[in-house]
Amino acid sequence: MSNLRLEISKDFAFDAAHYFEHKEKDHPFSRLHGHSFQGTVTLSGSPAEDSGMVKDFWEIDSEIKALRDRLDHRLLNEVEGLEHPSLEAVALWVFERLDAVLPGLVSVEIRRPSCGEKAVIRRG
Ligand SMILES: Nc1nc2c(c(=O)[nH]1)N=C([C@H](O)[C@H](O)COP(=O)(O)OP(=O)(O)OP(=O)(O)O)CN2
Ligand SMILES: [Zn+2]
Repeated sequence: MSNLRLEISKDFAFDAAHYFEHKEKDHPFSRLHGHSFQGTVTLSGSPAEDSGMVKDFWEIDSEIKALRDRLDHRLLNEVEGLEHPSLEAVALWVFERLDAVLPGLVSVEIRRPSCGEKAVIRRG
């Protein structure tokens, strides 16, 4: 059993607008537009003896909700730390903030399903 690794994941979703300043003026990506985003937060650890849980999903969810409120129905360019709001930047932004409050965090994945795109930040 010692070479096994247990991971638990929680999904979330948000809708947000953004634009890219680095694109030329008439490029579609430089114009304000929106996407539906999905995310997955993954923690690794051992289940506690008294609960059988690595971490209560309810507690994970409350940390995710606090961050989600800062992204959902926002203009991402106005969010501190997301001045260049690529999928990669959003994944890193979420990882850095959850890492401070969720011990055992191993990865954050942010997806844009309508485009078939995702960015994953993994520890290690
Ligand atoms: N490496 C990256 N490349 C691009 C990113 C990114 O975040 N990382 N982002 C974009 C733009 O956000 C662009 O809007 C994506 O557009 P597109 O793939 O054309 O998808 P739609 O606009 O059609 O998406 P809908 O959500 O279905 O409207 C480009 N490159
Ligand atoms: Zn976009």
